[in-house]
Amino acid sequence: MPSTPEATNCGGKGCVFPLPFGTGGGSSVNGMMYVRGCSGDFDRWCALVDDPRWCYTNALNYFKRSEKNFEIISRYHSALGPMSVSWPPHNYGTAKAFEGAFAAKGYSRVDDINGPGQIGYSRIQTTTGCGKRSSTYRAFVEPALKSNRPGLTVLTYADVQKDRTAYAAKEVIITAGALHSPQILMCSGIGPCSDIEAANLRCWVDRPGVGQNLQDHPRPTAMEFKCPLCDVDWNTRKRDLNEYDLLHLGALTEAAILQLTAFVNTGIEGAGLPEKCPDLQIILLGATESKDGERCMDNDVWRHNIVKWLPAVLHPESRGEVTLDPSDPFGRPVVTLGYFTSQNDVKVAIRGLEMGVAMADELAKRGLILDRTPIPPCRDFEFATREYWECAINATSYTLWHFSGTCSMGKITNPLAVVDSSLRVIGVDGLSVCDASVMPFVTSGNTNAPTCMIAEQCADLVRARHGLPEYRESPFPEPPFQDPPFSEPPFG
Ligand SMILES: Cc1cc2nc3c(=O)[nH]c(=O)nc-3n(C[C@H](O)[C@H](O)[C@H](O)COP(=O)(O)OP(=O)(O)OC[C@H]3O[C@@H](n4cnc5c(N)ncnc54)[C@H](O)[C@@H]3O)c2cc1C
Repeated sequence: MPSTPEATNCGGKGCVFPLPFGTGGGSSVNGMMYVRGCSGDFDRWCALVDDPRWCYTNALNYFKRSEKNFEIISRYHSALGPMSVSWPPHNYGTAKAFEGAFAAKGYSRVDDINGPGQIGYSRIQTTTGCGKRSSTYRAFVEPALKSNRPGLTVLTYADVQKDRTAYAAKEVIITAGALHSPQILMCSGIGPCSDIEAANLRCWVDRPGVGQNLQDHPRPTAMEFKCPLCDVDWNTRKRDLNEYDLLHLGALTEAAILQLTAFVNTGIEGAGLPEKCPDLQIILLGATESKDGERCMDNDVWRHNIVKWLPAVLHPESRGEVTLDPSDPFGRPVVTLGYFTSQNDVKVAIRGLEMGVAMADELAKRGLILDRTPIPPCRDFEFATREYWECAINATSYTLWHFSGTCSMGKITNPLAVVDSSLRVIGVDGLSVCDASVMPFVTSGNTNAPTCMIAEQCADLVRARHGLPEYRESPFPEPPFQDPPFSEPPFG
């Protein structure tokens, strides 16, 4: 999928990124990091729509409802849901080095980022069970198919726009993700009439917010640490393969994203931050360079000797949009990412890059050396100067695939809202949207778990609307919630 060229990102050329088409969508290919976000994210949603169902205390029940987690026993977690969540059974040595460096620099360690507090560095659980991915398809759909749930049919290779006409007795729910749900709405005549009519389609309901408010967690890919002594020989790799094949254990149970992350509150003003939440996430992505200098893909799942330091802007002020291609409305939607059109977002990203430089001495003691060679498009600038960072952000910023916000939930009086707090498309009977596109503000972290929480809520809303019994009671009654402690690690 290409995005439109913009002066502020992807070197002005427009970004090109793969999209997850298939059963399970993004959860079938993603980095599996299980991050719910910060309590303030959901309290902000609930204040916006004035509906307590979206407040954190209620959202927590729905997070727990989908979760099967035998490894953290606390009131924040549940072992009774369908989606496996666990600690990876293997720890990369490189992750241990970063853990030591964060500790040495005085960052606070968080034992459970999905518990009372999120800010600090943390090992991270993944949507895996027994060393295998637990995608939404595997966790939710496959068991229902296997048990022949009445009324359930899954059609694969079926494009909603083109292939078939479906009729529903009660309602239709669109779940095509934040880039395609708005396209489906617009092709159905719901959205900004000017765009729909420009594509020679009939506009039935003028909702100017459809496709607007696109958010993501943009991150520059401009900094990496190398581990000259790390072992990447073929014998180790063969052993890893055998271990995974036979036992689902070992290095291949880890995603290329190191299962260590850090959440930071930079204190940069005006960054649109919900209360007590981080505005920066450091993601560590492993890569491998073999002895003859040949570099494997970033997503190489082997042991690493390179770790990329990716500072993701968690609450960007910048917004993008999704519109129709007037000459081919049923083809690819036109995506304008809008990354880094706000200077505050640039400041947060620079803070994240500076944080990496400040860690370099501690990481060097642990065998990881910061590569200070300027990236080719920014050779004219001295490494680690502000001009260099600005150039690097422009040249290398890329998606974290956390697209959200384009069918935003809001009050029905808000002309830019697309769905109400019951996820019904405003102004249309019998139509809802249920995916990451309904998030009015993207959450403070990876977006798979909050999307599952939205889906759990949606299931209850649909049942309630049609007088159906609750499918399953939440296993634990929710105890009164206390605000998490706000601990900000020292910067630098
Ligand atoms: C490479 C990658 C890494 C990621 N890493 C993480 C991570 O580590 N942790 C995390 O929490 N999140 C991660 N995410 C994000 C997370 O997976 C998404 O936020 C989540 O999957 C969003 O769910 P969704 O239902 O909104 O959309 P999607 O998962 O994109 O699902 C949309 C579905 O709709 C289908 N579809 C689209 N258009 C049509 C059409 N016209 N007709 C029929 N079907 C259609 C698609 O095939 C897809 O199955 C990652 C995503 C990617 C792609």
